[in-house]
Amino acid sequence: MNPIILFVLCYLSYSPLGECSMINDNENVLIEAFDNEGKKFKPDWKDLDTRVLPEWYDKAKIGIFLHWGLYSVPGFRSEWFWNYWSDGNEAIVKYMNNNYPPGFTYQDFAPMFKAEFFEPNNFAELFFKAGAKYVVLTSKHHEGFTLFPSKRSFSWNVMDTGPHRDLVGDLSKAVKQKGLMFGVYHSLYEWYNPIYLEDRANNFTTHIFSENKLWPDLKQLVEDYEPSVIWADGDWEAYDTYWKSQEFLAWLYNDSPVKNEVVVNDRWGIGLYCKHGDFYNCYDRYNPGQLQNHKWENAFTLDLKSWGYRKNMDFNDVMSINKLLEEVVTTVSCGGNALINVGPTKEGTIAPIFQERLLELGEWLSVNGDAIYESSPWMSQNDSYSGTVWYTCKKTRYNGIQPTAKPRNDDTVTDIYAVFLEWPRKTNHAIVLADISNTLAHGKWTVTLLGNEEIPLRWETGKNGKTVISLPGMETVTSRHAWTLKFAKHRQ
Ligand SMILES: C[C@@H]1O[C@@H](Oc2ccc([N+](=O)[O-])cc2)[C@@H](O)[C@H](O)[C@@H]1O
Repeated sequence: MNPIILFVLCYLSYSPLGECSMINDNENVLIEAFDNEGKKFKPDWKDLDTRVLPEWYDKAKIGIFLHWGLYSVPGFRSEWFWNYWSDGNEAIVKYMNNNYPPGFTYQDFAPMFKAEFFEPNNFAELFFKAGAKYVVLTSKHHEGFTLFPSKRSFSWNVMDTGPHRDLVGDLSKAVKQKGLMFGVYHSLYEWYNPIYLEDRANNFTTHIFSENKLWPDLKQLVEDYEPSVIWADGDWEAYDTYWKSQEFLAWLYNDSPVKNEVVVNDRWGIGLYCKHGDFYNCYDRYNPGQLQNHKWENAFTLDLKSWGYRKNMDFNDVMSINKLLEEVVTTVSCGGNALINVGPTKEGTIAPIFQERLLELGEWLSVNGDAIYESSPWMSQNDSYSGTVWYTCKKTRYNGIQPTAKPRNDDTVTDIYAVFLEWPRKTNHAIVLADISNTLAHGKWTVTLLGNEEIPLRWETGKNGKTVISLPGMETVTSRHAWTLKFAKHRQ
């Protein structure tokens, strides 16, 4: 298209439609809308899907997920405790018989959930030090107990019983004060809510629960705490038409106080996973290992066996720092965010082993963060020669429309990062890469290790098309796990 016509279009569309710009990129003039200002979304997926992803979310890359609720009191098996118990799960029945008085019900756990040591500022400080940019707390899990004073969850919320304290409110304040974004997980269904069960018995032809409980609760959450993430779950028994998901999202995107920055996942009814939503979770612990064409998030938990706190968690059940870094690096290379879960205790503390993992991650990010935050996927995601080397890059212009897209060509890339998860001991302090060779052949490049940028590394591309980069001694480098090569292009 003629650049002059494009310029006029761009100029005309400037104000109400948000930022608009032209970039000249190898003769291709491009117009990009960077926000949703002035847009009104209809309550149907086709229109909702046109929403531009708020940039903060793609840039953030690292979030913390918290599963906290009454299941933290028995701290056994998982956050599905009540459901498994109701189904007669042997281990749980035995645990209850051995440790609680006869006739004890799940409801009796509520007053035991005291959160007496909960210091929201300490939580926020820990997550900040871990290098997280957002925090997602369970405002309500499938048990229905709310961590905020829901006006429709009489005596089944943190204000009326247990801690007698608004946990969502207190944590959201602390997290925001630390400069992190705050989000809420919310289970659409409640296992044993009688009005939900009534709708279900009516084959979801009635909407008593979704209209009188779910919707008003979600609105209360949005209005009172202004969350930047709504992480829906527990949607799988009914279609979006029952939950009124499209109506809710249209309200959220058009009229709510968080319409500009809020992002939601893809769990809004049967059959929608990986199809609709600002970002996709697909299934739990989703990590496809290849580039995706839509923003996505890898939600996983440091306790490999449960999202909620478990008193009998074993050392071997905890994800190692190397595995954690592998999850983070592989996810970000493929355009995803990592949402790392821990389950706080009923006392309101986080197990020291989780704290240690998170702090180790933070330490790693303080050295290697340039390869992660605000990065984009590069041409290759992992090197075709060294499979455990994962790439990211920084682009000249941050692409707000399709953040998971590859750069159009190498000219739009400033820095390339190659994170290697294993130190190449065998090759005597040299790492061999294939996919970077072509790029290095054009222009001038400096290669360094993040954390040791004062030492430019020698590199050479052989006739076989492989680039060999000489590394300093492993003992002399700053990073202790997973090392990042930075390829910086010299500006002309
Ligand atoms: C984050 C987790 O989300 C759900 O579990 C799921 C939901 C969806 C899938 N899935 O689509 O594969 C798997 C587990 C919850 O049931 C679970 O307790 C936890 O909160």
